[in-house]
Amino acid sequence: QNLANVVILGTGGTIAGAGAAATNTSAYRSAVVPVDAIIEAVPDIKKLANVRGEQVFQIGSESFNDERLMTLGRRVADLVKRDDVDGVVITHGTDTIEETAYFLNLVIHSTKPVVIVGSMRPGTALSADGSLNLYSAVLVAATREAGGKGVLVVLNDEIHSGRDVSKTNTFKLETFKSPYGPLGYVVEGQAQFYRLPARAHTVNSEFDIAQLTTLPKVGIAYAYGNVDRAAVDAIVNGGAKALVYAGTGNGSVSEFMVPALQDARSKGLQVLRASRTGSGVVVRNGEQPDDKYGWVVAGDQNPQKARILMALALTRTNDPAVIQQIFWKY
Ligand SMILES: NC(=O)CC[C@H](N)C(=O)O
Repeated sequence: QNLANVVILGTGGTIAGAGAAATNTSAYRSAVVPVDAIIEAVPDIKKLANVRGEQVFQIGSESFNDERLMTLGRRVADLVKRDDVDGVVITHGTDTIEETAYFLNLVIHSTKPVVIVGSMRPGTALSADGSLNLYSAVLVAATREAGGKGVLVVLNDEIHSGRDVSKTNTFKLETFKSPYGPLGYVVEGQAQFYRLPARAHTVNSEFDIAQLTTLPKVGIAYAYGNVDRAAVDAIVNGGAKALVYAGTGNGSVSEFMVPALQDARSKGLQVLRASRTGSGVVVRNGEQPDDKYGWVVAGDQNPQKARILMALALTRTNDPAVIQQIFWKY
């Protein structure tokens, strides 16, 4: 049998979680079950691919920082270079899958499938979703057609682009959504693709973490009624190189906040307007005169994904016009 070789990197999350009772679907301890035990629990996986597990972390994904992101990125980059690896699956907490997926989508220079998977219920729960999700993820990683489409996220029978996907619900199984829909489905042991990502990724990406030890620090400040400049000033004073402003509506900025963002820019930080709405495109020179202020807009990226792209953009340039082009490209 000519099965694909798939490496499964364990990083924690609910797919590695365990609860006290079968009825605990949302209250449980995450990141406790080793990746080899998660694989052993789904024997059918061995019919799909030659798999081996590797524990990279055992954490809740809310604790992914840039250092861990870089460690994971380097490990994936090393694996996809090997002739004896055809695909990589990463088990991951669902909370920040969208950030890790976007990051890897931008820094892994390979056409081999890289698939991130998680679950919303621990393996101990009634109707646990981790086993089928893992099965589907390995299936996709072992599917030739899944290559060259960027880093993928597989949960709940859907295959999403790592660029687009976001977690949209705190507890439901159908929490992962892409504004333009999934790329495809996993149906009855088959990966079916229906569309392709239009934005540059993986082999067409200019970002290279091989020469980097750290990522430039980027902070996010959240807008709300009665917002004041404290969060922005804290980000500036904390040594960030850029600030993502999760503005109201179409990235609007309160009249009380414009001077704070201008001060941040005058101190050399990049200032990017994003939106707290969760969908849509922030329009350049719409709510604010971005050309005049030297600010950047997020396009369709949510604040947390915009932070990832901004950090990588800063490894290439400090020119806001070039950074804006980067946001149109990726
Ligand atoms: N469903 C989940 O995976 C959430 C568990 C945990 N907060 C994490 O993101 O790792």
